[in-house]
Amino acid sequence: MVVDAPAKPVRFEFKNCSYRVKVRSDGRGLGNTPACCVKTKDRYLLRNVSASVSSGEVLAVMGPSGAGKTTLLRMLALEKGPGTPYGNVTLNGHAFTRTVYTAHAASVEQEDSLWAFLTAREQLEYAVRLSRPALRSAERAAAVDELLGALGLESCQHTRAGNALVRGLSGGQRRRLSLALALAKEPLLVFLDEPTSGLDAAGAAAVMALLKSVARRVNAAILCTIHQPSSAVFAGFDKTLILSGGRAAYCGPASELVGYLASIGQPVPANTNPADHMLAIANADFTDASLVEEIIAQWSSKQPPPQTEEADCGSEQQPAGAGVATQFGVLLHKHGRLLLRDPIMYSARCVIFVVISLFLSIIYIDTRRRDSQEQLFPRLFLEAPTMGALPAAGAWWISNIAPALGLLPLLAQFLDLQILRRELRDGIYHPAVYAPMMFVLAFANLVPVYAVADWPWETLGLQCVIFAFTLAAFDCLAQAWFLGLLMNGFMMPPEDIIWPIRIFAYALPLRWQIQGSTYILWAMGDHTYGGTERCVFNATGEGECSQGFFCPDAPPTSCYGETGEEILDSFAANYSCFTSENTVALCMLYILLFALVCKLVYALALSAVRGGKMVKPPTTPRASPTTSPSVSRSADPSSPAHPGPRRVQPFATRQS
Ligand SMILES: Nc1ncnc2c1ncn2[C@@H]1O[C@H](COP(=O)(O)OP(=O)(O)OP(=O)(O)O)[C@@H](O)[C@H]1O
Repeated sequence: MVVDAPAKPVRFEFKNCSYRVKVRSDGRGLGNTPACCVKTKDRYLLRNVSASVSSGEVLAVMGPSGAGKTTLLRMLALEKGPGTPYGNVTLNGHAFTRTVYTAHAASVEQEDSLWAFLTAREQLEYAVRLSRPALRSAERAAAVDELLGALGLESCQHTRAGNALVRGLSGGQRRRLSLALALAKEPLLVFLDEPTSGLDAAGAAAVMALLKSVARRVNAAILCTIHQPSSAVFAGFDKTLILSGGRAAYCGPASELVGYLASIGQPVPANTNPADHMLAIANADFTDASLVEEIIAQWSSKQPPPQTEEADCGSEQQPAGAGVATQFGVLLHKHGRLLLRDPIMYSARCVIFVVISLFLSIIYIDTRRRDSQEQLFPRLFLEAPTMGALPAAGAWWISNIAPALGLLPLLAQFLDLQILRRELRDGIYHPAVYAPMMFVLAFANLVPVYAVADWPWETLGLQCVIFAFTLAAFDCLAQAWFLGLLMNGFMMPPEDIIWPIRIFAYALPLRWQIQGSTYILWAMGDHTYGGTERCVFNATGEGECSQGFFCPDAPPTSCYGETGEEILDSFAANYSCFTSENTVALCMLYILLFALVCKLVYALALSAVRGGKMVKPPTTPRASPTTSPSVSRSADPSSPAHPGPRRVQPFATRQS
């Protein structure tokens, strides 16, 4: 068996949960306006909602539109949100924190976030490798087979997931694969947001039946929201929590709802789905508001006062995730596959780079000649940015086109953000740097130029490094490309740019890439260039020419020098981005620093995405959601009668 029952059954419990947001004093939402800028008041989207779910059970949260189902699910799954959550949320009696979530819970969101170019089996293999690194290869394959079997995905295991552009798995198969991915880490608790959305009645019934059987089979507790279940689906729920206007209208076994409704004088009419009837009478938008209040009050009055008992704590064991080396290896393997299959990420860029570099090098093929001064400036054009020959066409050559195409991976990263978010939140890996791919791209960008335009091959390695650093930097901040271009020292010296805008001239990497790269090309190649003669000095040491050389066949404005250093000095006289001093190491350091800062910001942003606020215990004096007289026996979240969250302790894990 791949997924044995947990060492001890789990019980996920939430008591007196409330969720408070700030709205404008006239009741309208804040939108993007900061709360400090307008007069606000508190609004409770949830008030004193309590329920529990244990191993092997499915708790379905139902309610009319706007009842607070999503708010509750997101709050319990510790998702980031606009408001402040209150209440006691525990797993086996311990406060449900982000650490506990990462170790023992997983979520399946309404939108499937899958790698479009990987097959169902491949995605599961990576997920199992990352979340259960102790498994040997055969055990891993068995675990994947087990998940594919449990979710009915065997027949499509070799089909890629697909997306809006690329055909792949069907909607139902994608939903099941999302659930299988959540189960790959053997969670004790799974949150599902509207698992049946977008499915027809038969599909919805099949998914719910599957959830029930999966919950029993892997002994996990499942908490899901559901909109409008059919009678068959409803009858299959272990427990239902019905919300109305953010408050509980019923919580208990689905099978007992009919009896309960009869007991409060709201019997289910003949041939009517009990769920439909309940949702209809609990919907304040379409039913008499006083009836809805009455139903909520009836339920509230039947609830026992809150319990404060401690539950079983389990052992101190924590499931071990994959180490950094394994994470890096698995990600590299996955991205190697994506390199071949996903055109946006790498392969399309590689091809574009090769084609553009070839095209430009062929146009500039005459710059191979080193016997006259006239090809020196075009040679510089090929490498460095210029407003020269084709300004109208926006002619940016080797140094500039590659970073500009950083927009492509930025788009890809944006499209994949949802997947990264899921994987990070479920704790299967940490944000990683995809640095090696930058070297592949730099290579694709440079080799055609070296081959066609006869650049000195001995400098290829160093050029690849500086290009890879620059690509990494611009992948993080592609939108800064134009700013970098403007401020790279070619158009105007940084000293002429006013503060504080000048900071960009020093911070953005393009300037340092051009400075380093031109030095590598011109001064490290050990080549000399024709068309000059050395100056003759008289006895007093006064030269006939200030630069030490002159060009008999060219005007002084087209006379650059014999050695790389002389040529760079000539360029530097007009363009401050060039220098004949060897600053390559410093340039690389600046670019790397820029890339690292960007990656750090990106990692922090992703980390922020990983988790929202932990649910606060109901001890804050401001939290007083019992504003409705109808919820007379509901506990006030500010009441000291309710315990705060207990110290986080790990849980017993399953044996694999
Ligand atoms: N930031 C916010 N500020 C004010 N009100 C909000 C905010 N976010 C959500 N709401 C309101 O909270 C209520 C609950 O929203 P929620 O999305 O949880 O409902 P739901 O039951 O999931 O609805 P549906 O089934 O239509 O998805 C809604 O009335 C919604 O308009």
